[in-house]
Amino acid sequence: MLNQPATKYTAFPPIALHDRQWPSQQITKPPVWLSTDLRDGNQALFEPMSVETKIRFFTRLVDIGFKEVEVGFPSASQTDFHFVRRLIDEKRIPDDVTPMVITQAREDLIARTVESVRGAKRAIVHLYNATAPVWRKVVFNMEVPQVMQLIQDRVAYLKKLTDAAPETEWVLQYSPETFSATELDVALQACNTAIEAWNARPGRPVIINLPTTVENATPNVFADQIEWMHRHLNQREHVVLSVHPHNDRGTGVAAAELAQMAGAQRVEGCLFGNGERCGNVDIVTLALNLYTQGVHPRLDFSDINAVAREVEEFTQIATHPRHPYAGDLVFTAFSGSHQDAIKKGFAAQKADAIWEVPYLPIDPADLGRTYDSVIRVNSQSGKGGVAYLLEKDHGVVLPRRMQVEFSAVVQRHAEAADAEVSSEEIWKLFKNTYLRAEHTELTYISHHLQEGPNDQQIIDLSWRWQGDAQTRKAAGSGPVEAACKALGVDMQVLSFEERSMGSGADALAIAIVEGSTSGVQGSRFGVGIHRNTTTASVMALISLARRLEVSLPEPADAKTN
Ligand SMILES: CC(=O)SCCNC(=O)CCNC(=O)[C@H](O)C(C)(C)COP(=O)(O)OP(=O)(O)OC[C@H]1O[C@@H](n2cnc3c(N)ncnc32)[C@H](O)[C@@H]1OP(=O)(O)O
Ligand SMILES: CC(C)C(=O)C(=O)O
Repeated sequence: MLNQPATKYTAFPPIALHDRQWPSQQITKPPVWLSTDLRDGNQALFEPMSVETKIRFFTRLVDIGFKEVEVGFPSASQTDFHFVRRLIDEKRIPDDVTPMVITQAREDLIARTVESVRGAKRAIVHLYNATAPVWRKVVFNMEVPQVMQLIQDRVAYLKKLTDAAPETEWVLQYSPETFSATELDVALQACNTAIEAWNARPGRPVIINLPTTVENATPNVFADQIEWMHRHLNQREHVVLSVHPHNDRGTGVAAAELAQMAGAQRVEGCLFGNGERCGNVDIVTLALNLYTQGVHPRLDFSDINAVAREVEEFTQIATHPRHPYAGDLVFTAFSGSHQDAIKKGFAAQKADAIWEVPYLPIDPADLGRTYDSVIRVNSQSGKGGVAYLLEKDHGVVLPRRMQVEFSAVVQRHAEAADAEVSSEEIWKLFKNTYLRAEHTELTYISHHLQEGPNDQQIIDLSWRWQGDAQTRKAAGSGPVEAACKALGVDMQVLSFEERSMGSGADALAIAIVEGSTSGVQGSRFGVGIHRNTTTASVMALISLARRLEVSLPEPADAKTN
């Protein structure tokens, strides 16, 4: 890195638009979307797409809802020419979808481009030339008047060719390539030259497409440039004002959004931000940003995973796991406080109310994603995530203090494993902690319960401890108290709850009992799961005694089997 970048780089100057209106505008409707996945996206791939792949991609774009698709650069490659012809000859373009073909402003290339879409119901021909000072000087060796002459001549040539083929409804798209780096008066002159040469008028609209070919300033500068053009363009009512942002500074989405606030009616981009260098603007993100503001984008991403997998197959480029809306990890929360808030948010969210689940800007279900992936557990996670997974996957609702106790078990495991803990592993840990015992430990064998005098319950309880089976009889006001007395341990039951796990004939009961004993700080929990509710509660008591590591009295006065 240079210590003095100012000796090598210079800031793009601000635009003198002091009465700018865009900062207080809101986007209230979707723009016209144009997908350039098959052109700008395709030209940025290691391996350009085959005709068959392009056909599949085109079909997917139409299914998503694009009404305008840039299908290629037919004068540049036989593959593109052949693909465009197949779309038309095989009648693969629905009536409400318009193909667009791009060409440099050169006569031979324009003629070939028009040829490629001959016979289409409607077609946009996209003509471009770079207008920024460096390109004028270094690439074209042209002064401004010569650049204007080039536009005038080539648009007129295109008009002549298309006028001769009236069976197609022709639309001109003119792009001053490198617009964002071009002096505004030069860019305006270029666009107005194209508008006049095309003879834009009612029924003969023109698309003026303003790119950040290379992003060169903060997005507010681009918004100023767009608002200035929006105010100054000739025949504005017959012009569809379009933008084509790239993402060199990582602000392509912001540039496209601010540009719409500044007057842009149409946006060109690629799915998941594919495209030259750092990509074209990401249309998925733009569309779903709109959706989360309550504006339907008129693009269907209700199965975002399917779209992502297919685009990965077409482009051979993986979607980043943190990609907005589509990344594998964007609906996961590892950190405890986030999990806690999400869990509470899901519980509080009413089906027909405005979405307000903390940390989740969109309902994953709206993208065809399930809640399964929302919460994942690692050593940064707290009780909320563990409790959520146990409840969702196993129907086990932990009392709050038990969430704290059990999440410490999971955290120890996560730290030791130095990895994420799956829901399956959490369940295994739960069973190991509360339900399973080593053969030397205290385990439940059976019980028999009968009514005693004064509403008492008399239990005959059998257990195994240190390998020996024992049975003892005792009475209590309920099975839990009777079982506690039968065990003859120093243990106080502090709370008890029982619920069903699942429903129908196969439903199990889960009993959770909290208790304490002298010498052990605080309380611990025991769990019993059984088809019979009383058996579950007695098993929970034995689980608690095991967890408290209470000493059982010598088997002297127990009936030993
Ligand atoms: C910003 C963008 O992404 S725009 C799209 C960019 N995509 C591509 O360029 C890929 C497709 N292009 C190609 O494959 C080739 O450029 C072709 C087939 C179209 C043309 O190839 P060639 O005839 O060999 O020309 P080449 O690519 O070298 O173009 C350079 C010439 O075109 C001129 N030129 C470049 N762009 C334009 C333009 N938009 N309008 C007019 N002339 C142009 C240059 O000044 C140069 O002229 P010169 O040879 O007199 O100096
Ligand atoms: C031709 C134009 C619109 C382009 O692709 C760009 O500037 O990135």
